[in-house]
Amino acid sequence: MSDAVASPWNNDHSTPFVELSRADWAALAPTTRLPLRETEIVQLRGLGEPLDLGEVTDVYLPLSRLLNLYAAGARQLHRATSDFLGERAQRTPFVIGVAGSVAVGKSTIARLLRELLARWEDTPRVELVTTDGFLLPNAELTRRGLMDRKGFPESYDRRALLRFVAAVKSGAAEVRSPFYSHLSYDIVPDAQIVVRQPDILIVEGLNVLQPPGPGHGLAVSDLFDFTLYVDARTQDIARWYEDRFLKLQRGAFSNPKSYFHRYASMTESEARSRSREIWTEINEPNLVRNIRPTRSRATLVLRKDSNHAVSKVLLRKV
Ligand SMILES: Nc1ncnc2c1ncn2[C@@H]1O[C@H](COP(=O)(O)OP(=O)(O)O)[C@@H](O)[C@H]1O
Ligand SMILES: CC(C)(COP(=O)(O)O)[C@@H](O)C(=O)NCCC(=O)O
Repeated sequence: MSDAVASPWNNDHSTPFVELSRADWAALAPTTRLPLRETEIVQLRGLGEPLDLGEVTDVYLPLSRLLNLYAAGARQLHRATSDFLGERAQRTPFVIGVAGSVAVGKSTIARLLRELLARWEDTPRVELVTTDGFLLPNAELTRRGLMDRKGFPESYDRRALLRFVAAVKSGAAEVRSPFYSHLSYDIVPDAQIVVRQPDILIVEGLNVLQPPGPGHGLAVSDLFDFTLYVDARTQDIARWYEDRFLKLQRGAFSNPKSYFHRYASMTESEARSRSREIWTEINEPNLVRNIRPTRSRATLVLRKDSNHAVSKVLLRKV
């Protein structure tokens, strides 16, 4: 992989991953039937994402099969551990983390996995939460001088996120997550997402693979059963970010309630240069300093090409 990150694996030519080409990966689940129609796939696509039937069949269907196997394995292990302890096994959700840069397409992948996994008969209830709900409100970010660090690890209430996932994982009947609005660019004070004892919980966000900070016993990444890192070349992600910003400028930003409404009247070249500023000042440094260094902690890495198609899959073998 390019955009290399220092890790113990880079120095001795060994790697914790087995690397599969797209074709080899696609051949791994040949008998799994695609449970989604093209129209359903179109509805799951994020802005500017060219997801199609071929991509879902080749890449995401085998992935949903693998996740289904891991979830069944985790249930068995949980039962065996409960037997060992002489306890009655209580079913706990299988928790999946989805990490990667801003604009890499995590949300589309997380939404698609939710649909695919819910169609396996042993895991019909799949919930999805995004970590933006755990961003500190803008007033607090401003107080801490972090408004231009939104998305950096320190811009989140990490303890609240950890408590939320721990509560879902321990089987609590109902757990609530705060809600972040891209329209107002802030936490919505009275809105919440309610999670009720799912079979699978998907937690999607930039920083879900971060290790615990100094003096912290546990990070949310310690609670995941499986983690996915969505990877692509920095220059490709930068272009996707800019193209999406242009689409948003012509669409969502024209809403007077949008935090970015002031950008709606910009010319195309002004909008491009503003989006490049946001990318180079906030999102790229966050990718390079905080997000990409967590890639080697993932169970599985999806490597996207410049057209968003996955070209390689890396699966952790140790
Ligand atoms: N300013 C914005 N206004 C409205 N929607 C946005 C804005 N920025 C991002 N989004 C949407 O929020 C979701 C998450 O985006 P992002 O954090 O960049 O992750 P990713 O592109 O990896 O899914 C995407 O569906 C994206 O289209
Ligand atoms: C809301 C986000 C921090 C992503 O949050 P996540 O759900 O990944 O935790 C990101 O989409 C964002 O808005 N970043 C701020 C810089 C920008 O406007 O691009």
